[in-house]
Amino acid sequence: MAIVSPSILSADFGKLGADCRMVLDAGAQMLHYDVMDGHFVPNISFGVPVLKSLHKNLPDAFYDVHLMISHPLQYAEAFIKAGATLYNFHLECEDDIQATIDAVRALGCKVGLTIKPGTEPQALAPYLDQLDLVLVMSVEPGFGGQKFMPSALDKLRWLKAEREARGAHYLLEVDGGVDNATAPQCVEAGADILVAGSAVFGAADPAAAVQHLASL
Ligand SMILES: O=C(CO)[C@H](O)[C@H](O)COP(=O)(O)O
Ligand SMILES: [Fe+2]
Repeated sequence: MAIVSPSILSADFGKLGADCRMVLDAGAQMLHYDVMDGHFVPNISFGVPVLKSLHKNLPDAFYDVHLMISHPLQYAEAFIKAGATLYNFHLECEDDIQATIDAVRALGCKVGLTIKPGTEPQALAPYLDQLDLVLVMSVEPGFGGQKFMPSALDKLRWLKAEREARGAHYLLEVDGGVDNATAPQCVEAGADILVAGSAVFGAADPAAAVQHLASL
């Protein structure tokens, strides 16, 4: 069984609370919250106030916050106070990675690191023992609805083998172009968590889409 983290970037922002409740009721164990700053990626999404508002209405949800921003250290406290359950930032950001991990931990939050398609998973080695989650991007970050890049699969395999070799505990998440065709390959390669935006919110029956992905 896979954990499903629907990317609410593809939800209807006019009824965001209702869309979140629907996928949670369907069995999604997390909400994937994509933060984009228009600098780290060429797009702007939503930030702290929207998370705060969602958390107020759905306080028990797990907020899987994916920070596609250049300066995650600067915003850690604000997002964590707003309700982030997991602070998931990029290895390619401009801040000191260890200092950011330490700050997130000191704020009592789970911590994850994400790699873009051009980054090898071996670059995560200094941090793997400290992480709750590693996210492998299977598209260039910035936009939903892109095509899955199969190069993510070997990264998942390596990270799974490395977790076993180290006795580490991080969960493996994959994000970008995950749908009914690509999700089984991701699970086979070692993904514990499937992020899916358009495959869930673009489906005729989003609840059924969550249930199908969760059954893999
Ligand atoms: O981080 C992201 C984009 O940068 C999104 O989480 C991701 O693209 C999800 O959308 P889809 O499932 O439609 O590909
Ligand atoms: Fe994401």
